[in-house]
Amino acid sequence: MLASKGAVVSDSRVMMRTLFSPCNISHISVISFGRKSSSKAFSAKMELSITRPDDWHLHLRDGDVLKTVVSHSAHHFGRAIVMPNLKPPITTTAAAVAYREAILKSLPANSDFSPLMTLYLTDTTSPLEIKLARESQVVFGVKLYPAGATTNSQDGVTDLLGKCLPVLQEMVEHNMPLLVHGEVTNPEVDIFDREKVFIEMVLSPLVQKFPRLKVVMEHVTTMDAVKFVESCTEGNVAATVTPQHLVLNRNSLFQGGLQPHNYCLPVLKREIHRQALVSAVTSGSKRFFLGTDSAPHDRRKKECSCGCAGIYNAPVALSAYAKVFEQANALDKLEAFTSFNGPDFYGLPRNNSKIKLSKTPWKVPESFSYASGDIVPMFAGEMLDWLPSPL
Ligand SMILES: NC(=O)N[C@@H](CC(=O)O)C(=O)O
Ligand SMILES: [Zn+2]
Ligand SMILES: [Zn+2]
Repeated sequence: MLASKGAVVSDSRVMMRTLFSPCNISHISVISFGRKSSSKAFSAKMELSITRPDDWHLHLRDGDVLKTVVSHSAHHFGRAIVMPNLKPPITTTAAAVAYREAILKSLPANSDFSPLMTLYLTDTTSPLEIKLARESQVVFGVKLYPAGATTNSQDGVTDLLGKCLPVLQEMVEHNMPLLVHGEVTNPEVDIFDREKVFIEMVLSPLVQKFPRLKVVMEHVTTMDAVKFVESCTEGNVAATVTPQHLVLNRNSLFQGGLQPHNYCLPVLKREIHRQALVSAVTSGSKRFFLGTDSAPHDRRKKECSCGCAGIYNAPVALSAYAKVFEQANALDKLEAFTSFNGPDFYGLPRNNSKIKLSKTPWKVPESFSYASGDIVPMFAGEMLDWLPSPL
């Protein structure tokens, strides 16, 4: 199952308490509880019904791949915070409105998926743009990419605390969250330490200078980030956590040969960091919520001599999260992480509809084709055992 391509989470443990004590599941209703026998031991079949989740960090791209990737997200999620790192980046409200229209046009028929747009912060973003963004009612955050930190970040910020103070002040006034790719770009800093150093050099001073600014530290990967977020005021600073950083550690980049489809930024870390992330999300803390960072790149841009960073996980994300919570004996905390903490932080209503997660084995496709290429998803070709479907 999740273990076959370097996943640390193993499938071997059976969570008896969760499976046989449905009362432990507080906000998840167990809607069916069948049993099927196997040759060695019987296993229980379980179905959970949870409020439809949202994805608070998603790359949908544009062009001919958009239709394929948005359909996967729309199948599972009610809303998604859509990242602005296109070429050229979405730096204005007008561009965000146009991008939103393109996403809506690409949705499958009858989908009520709602894209929540973001602006790409640059050294020259004006405070007026923040006012326009807030008034538009389609922009829900402003994304900080330190220049050079990740995919399409070359137009990002070179000196946040030197160049962006007026814009940050305007964001405080409009209660506009700052969404952060939290890594320094100094080439002298070891790539595995870039998040930790970013917290010390940028995030900590930022939060001290703007205590009322809402900040989401995106895709946290270290115990240092967990500690930082937990030390800040609840409701002001929160973090998203990806499936890959909960399931994989840095060994999986090299297991049996170089594994380009496990390469993302911030890069996977040591096992102790993965464990800290699992503890954080399964603790029930409101400061952590679902953000897949699903980041599709064409296979040719992953399987080459200078491959792009990004893991395409939209089709498997909910299965992976469910597995992590199951193995931590914390399925009762899953729904808050997937469906409550995010909207509560953003001040948005929780979704009304529900989805079902059934413990049914399913095989992840080897790849997804679109008009001009194909994308290899996380866990390609592997069997997973939590299957999401609309209810
Ligand atoms: N996470 C990644 O490795 N890549 C993302 C950018 C990002 O979220 O940093 C992408 O857009 O491809
Ligand atoms: Zn990022
Ligand atoms: Zn991202």
